[in-house]
Order: sequence, then C-alpha cells, then structure tokens
Amino acid sequence: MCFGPPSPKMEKSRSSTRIPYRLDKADSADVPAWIEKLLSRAYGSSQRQKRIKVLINPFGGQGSALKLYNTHIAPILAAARCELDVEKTQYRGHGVEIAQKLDIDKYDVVACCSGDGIPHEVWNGLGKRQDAAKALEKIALAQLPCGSGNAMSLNLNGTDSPSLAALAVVKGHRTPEDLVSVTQGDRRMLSFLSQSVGIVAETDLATEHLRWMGSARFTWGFLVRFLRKTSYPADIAVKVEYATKEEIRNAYRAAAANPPRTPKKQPLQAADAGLPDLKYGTVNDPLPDSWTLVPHDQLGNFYAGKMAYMSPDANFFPAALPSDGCLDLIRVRADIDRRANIACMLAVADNKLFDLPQVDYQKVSAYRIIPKNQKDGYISIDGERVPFEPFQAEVHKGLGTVLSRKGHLFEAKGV
Ligand SMILES: Nc1ncnc2c1ncn2[C@@H]1O[C@H](COP(=O)(O)OP(=O)(O)OP(=O)(O)O)[C@@H](O)[C@H]1O
Repeated sequence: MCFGPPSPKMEKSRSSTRIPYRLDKADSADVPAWIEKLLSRAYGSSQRQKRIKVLINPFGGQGSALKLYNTHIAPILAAARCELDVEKTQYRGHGVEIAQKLDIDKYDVVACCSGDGIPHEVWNGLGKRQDAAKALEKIALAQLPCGSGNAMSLNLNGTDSPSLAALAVVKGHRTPEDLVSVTQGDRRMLSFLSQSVGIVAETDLATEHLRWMGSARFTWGFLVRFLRKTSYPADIAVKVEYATKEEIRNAYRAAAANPPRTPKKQPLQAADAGLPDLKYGTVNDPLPDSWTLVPHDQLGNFYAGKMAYMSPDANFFPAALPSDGCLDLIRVRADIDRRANIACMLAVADNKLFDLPQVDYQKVSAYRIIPKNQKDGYISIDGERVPFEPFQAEVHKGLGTVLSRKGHLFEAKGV
C-alpha cells in the first residue's frame, strides 16, 4: 500500500498495491524491528488498524456511494487492516438510530460514506444517548465523501476524493471538534458544520432538482440568487468573542502556530453524563441580560460556520478552528451596490472574502436569530432544512471527536 501523504492539488485518487520484499533471513530479529519502524514512519501518532463502523448511504449524491465504497474505499481500509463493520442506511433518520444504539466499546470510528447528511445524523444520535458525553468523546467521526455536499471531508481529510479520504482516515489523528446546540421550538439538535438563513440556505435547499450537477449545484444556485439582492430581515443577538478581523487573524495565527498536542490519556466521561447544559438557555427563554437584539432590516446573508470549506471552491470561513469554542459568523447587507455584491461572489473562490469591507466577520460563541416580515423562507442547519422559525445556537467547546490529518487545524488556507 502507498503510504505517502496525499496532496489533494496534485492527485485525484490512490489505490492499494502489494510490494513483496524478499528477505535473506526471514527469522532475523531485525525483521519485526524494520516492520515497526516502517509502520511508525507511516502512521506517526495515529492509531493503527482502527475499528470502524462504516455507514453507507446508497442514495447519497448521485446514488453511487456503494460503488465508490467497493471500488475506491474498501480496498484501502482493508490494506490497512482496519476492522470493518459495514451497514447501509435504509431510510432517512436511520443514521440517528444506529448511533443511538451503537456499542461504543466495539469501535473507534464511525465513517460515513455519504454527504454531510449522515454525519449530521450520527452526531445527533450520539447526542441523544444517556452517555452522550462519553460517546461523543470515544467515537471519532469521519466522512468518506460519497454525497453531493462533502464539506466534512474537505475540511478534515483535505479532499473530496473517496480513495484519498480513505487514506486520510486510515492515518487520521483523533481531534476534538466543537459541536453547536441549536434550539428551535421545543427541539434541541446538534450542528457540526453550518447554520444559514437567507441566500445560502436557499441556495442549498432550493436546488434539490439540480442534484445531477453534483457539487456545482451550490455554485450555480448561489450565483443566481446573489444578483437578485433579496433581503431576509431578522432581529439578531450575538455573544461576540472576537469582534474585529485583526483580533480574529491574531487568534487564528496563534492557534496555527501551536503544534498538535499529544492527547493526554484521561478517563472517559461518566456513563450517565448526557449533553452539557445550555449556558444561555433555549430560544424560548428570555434573552440573556448581556445580549441585545439588533434589527437587521437589510440582511442579505447570515451564515455561521464551524468548519472552513463549505464546498470545494468555497472556503467561506478561513478563520474557523476545530475547537476554539467559536462559530465564525458572516453577515452581509442586501443593499450593497451590485459591484460590491459581485466582488463578494468572486472573492469566495479566490479566498478573499474575509478581507472585504462589506463582509462583517466575527467569532461568536452563541447567538439568537428571529426572522421577521417574511411569510416563509429557508433555514439550513448542516444543509438540512428546518422550520422557518427563530432559533438559538450555542457552541460546546471540543464536545465531539473527529479524525483529521493535521490534528488541530482544518485543511483550508487560513487567515
Ligand atoms: N436508504 C435511504 N433512503 C432514503 N434516504 C436516505 C437513506 N439513507 C440516508 N438517507 C437520507 O439521505 C439524506 C442525504 O444524505 P447525504 O448527506 O448522505 O447525501 P447528499 O447527496 O450529500 O445529500 P444532501 O446534498 O441532501 O446533503 C440524509 O438526510 C439521510 O437521512
């Protein structure tokens, strides 16, 4: 098997290969030492022979997840001698049930051969357990990209190629990952990727009929809507952690300069510890004293991200960090002139959105948004549509665990 690090820009895929070595003295004591040296060079501090529960969504993306798994993913996981238990999801919500009932002592990793929808379900299934805190710490989540939205793999594996992602998972490092509680009505759900109201939500959710385009449907949908200058009025309150781009840049650079820590062996959370309490209550509680609701009558884009890439050419949140306890929040007014609007659109692909003056970019640890003056609209949580009602979000620092190549940063170019 090839063991060099994948370089996503140059390669599209990898395959496993057997290279036989003839030994002069097969029983020499040097042989195990040589094998150990080779493996330790290949894996570093990453766990070898991971025990993986593989979930395949046969309807993910263009319906080819099973074929992608058999052709590009399974041979690599098998060559690395991972222990595999493969299950196909049978219906919407099945990922939640599987995660709720999972024997967490039997596995190290749940790897989702899907889009971002199945990881969203698995996080929520783990979060519903009585031992949620322990399960979220013990089980590392990974995505093997087989859907139309593969942001999780882009951010953590550095690729949307199934075989390169499989190799990244084989060699991935356990990494703490913030999760976000979203309360809406009487519900509480976990979000790991993004929350959007307005243009981005609409782009994501109103383009289902363009599924045949693959990930290009997001780019196309965004382009079409951006030029209409539609506003999505709302009242918004935020708990700001880093208010200016300068502060954000400094915080990002400080985190990037810190090499990954070797995780300390600590006892797992108690078996009866569920999800953490909500520091700021739910959307139904009175607004916390230190928060102020600010009217946003000309809101064009409200987009909160917990990861950097939202699609292959859209590094929307370049300052996002896996476990800084913050969501990166972008707000853009709807009434900016057309030239500024187009500049925003082009800047996403050029990785320059962060610096544009018309883009309000902050790091927040919680917020509430109350859409107003609209009969109906789109709200997207991790790409899933939820009712068009007020909601509140709160970040839980390092609550979840993922596998990542870097151990403390996403793969996108930072700030
Ligand atoms: N067997 C099944 N039949 C129907 N729906 C399923 C099945 N298995 C999973 N699903 C649902 O498919 C949805 C989309 O899954 P996934 O994210 O894997 O694909 P995707 O192509 O990226 O889709 P999307 O772009 O909508 O996120 C999930 O919400 C999941 O509940």
